Amino acid sequence: MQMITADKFQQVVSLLHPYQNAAMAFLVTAAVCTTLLSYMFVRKLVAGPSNRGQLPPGPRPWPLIGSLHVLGAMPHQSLAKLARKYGPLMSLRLGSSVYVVASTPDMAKAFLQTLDNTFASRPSTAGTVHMLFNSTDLAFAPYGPYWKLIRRVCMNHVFHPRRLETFNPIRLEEARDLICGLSRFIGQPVSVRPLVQEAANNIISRMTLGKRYTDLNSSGSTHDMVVLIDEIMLLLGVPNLGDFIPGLAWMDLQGWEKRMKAVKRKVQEALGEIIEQRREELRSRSSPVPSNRPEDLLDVLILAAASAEQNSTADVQITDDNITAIVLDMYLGGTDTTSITTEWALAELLLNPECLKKSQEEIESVVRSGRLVEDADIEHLPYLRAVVQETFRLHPPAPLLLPREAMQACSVAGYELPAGTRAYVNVWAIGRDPATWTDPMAFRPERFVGGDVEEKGLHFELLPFGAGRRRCVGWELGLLNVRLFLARLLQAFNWSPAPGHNVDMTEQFGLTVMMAKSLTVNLSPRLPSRFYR
Ligand code: HEM
Repeated sequence: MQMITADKFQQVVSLLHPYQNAAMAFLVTAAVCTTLLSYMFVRKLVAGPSNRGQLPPGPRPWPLIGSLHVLGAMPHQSLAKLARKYGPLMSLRLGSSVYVVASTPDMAKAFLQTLDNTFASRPSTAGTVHMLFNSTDLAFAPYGPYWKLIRRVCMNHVFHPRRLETFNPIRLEEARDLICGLSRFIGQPVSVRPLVQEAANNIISRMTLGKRYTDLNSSGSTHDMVVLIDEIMLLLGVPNLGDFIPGLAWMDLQGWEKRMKAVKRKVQEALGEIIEQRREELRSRSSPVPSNRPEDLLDVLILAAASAEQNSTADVQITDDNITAIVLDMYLGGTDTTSITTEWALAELLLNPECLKKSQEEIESVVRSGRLVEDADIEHLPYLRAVVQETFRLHPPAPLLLPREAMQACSVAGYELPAGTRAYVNVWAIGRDPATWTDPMAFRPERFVGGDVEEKGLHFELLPFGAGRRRCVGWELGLLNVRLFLARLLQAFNWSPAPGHNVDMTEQFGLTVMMAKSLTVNLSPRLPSRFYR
């Protein structure tokens, strides 16, 4: 289509002047101007932002929705496919926001290491505003003094390896209960996910609120916390149109925002009661350390809030709503990620019986019968650690990490990115890239044995926990739990797919990517009966 230049526009307008009737000339001029402006507006929408020449290549956006339609039901897979066409760094407009997607280790490094400072913030959505109290949790808080304070408090008082040790008895107990729970299904088909999920939920819940997940309602609250957390997980994963096209947000066409506001009110009441009870308990306690359980995240946050309140020079305060948001984060970030990874690992081992046999033989050779695997054994189980790494490579629970947002304009690989650009790192695509991995679609834990690639965020070809300053705060805990669950499950049972239940590796996209069909297996015992009581 030919561009209409300002000169041509002047010519058209001057042609109108011979009209003697000024009113007529005015009307015609107005009509032409309107048509031209509409044309320019539509053209701009079709062509994308004006600095498009400087953005990385990417699909041509449609008016209004941009490239939302290309994402489909599996955005990480669609983006991996697009990267094959547009390259390791591509840009696309989703609604009215510009996104860039990094799909190779080098590009991941550019965003998570070289530009870590610039891309240290997160975009907010209706979900984070409504349900995480104006994004005042840890995961979605914008970069700044509030995020720094909360991250430091959580790191030093909960996730530091020395603090994590205080929760070891809880973790070992829940991992033992998992084995006992599954043993009740020996001889009949059992779906693994609910039991692994329960164990992961219980650990996080005891570390956060000092109570098992299933006992959360025992405080007599009118709201069922388990139902509320499930609802929040669902609503944080839905594609809400208003997030992509803010002009339409007020209409709440899908009705999601109404549900978000409703769940926020309930969670505020339910957790508000729990926080108040705990504050009372802390006031009446003679020692700051509880006698019957380790100090949990709620203790830590209430004490941090009190100390900020007492400090008249503190520039950040922590309210009960903030505590609620941070507590929710632990359930959202720490539970499904662990159970999903454990389930994918078991599924891969069932499809690769020689790897299953090798893992079990390794455990047997290190942990003689007479006790269950402990954390300290893991360092002597290189093959088991490699199985977990290989699972993360093929099935990262958060395949696009969490989105980052540029706090100022910057340039990457010769392209100019404006402030506010959002970045995804497609770790799912990186894990399956034939340029990085030999035979990438094969499940081969051996590729990691004796190698130096780790999943901690220092090697950009394997980034299940992200990297840089927004790296997962619970990565060590997540890793400890997945390894312990998997090691004990392999030690305790012989595994086979239940008749009529194929191992189906189809993915289901949401806040995390899990198996679309839960793994259903037959189990037989490998240990003396006392381990199942
Ligand atoms: C297998 C286990 C886990 C996986 C795969 C995982 C994965 C991730 C990923 C990919 C991110 C985003 C990192 C980035 O943007 O670079 C993240 C952030 C986060 N995760 Fe995890 N996670 C796991 C376990 C946990 C646990 C156990 C907790 C807490 C109990 C947790 C809490 C968080 C929080 C709070 C953030 C936000 C950090 C921030 O923005 O400062 N995660 N996680």
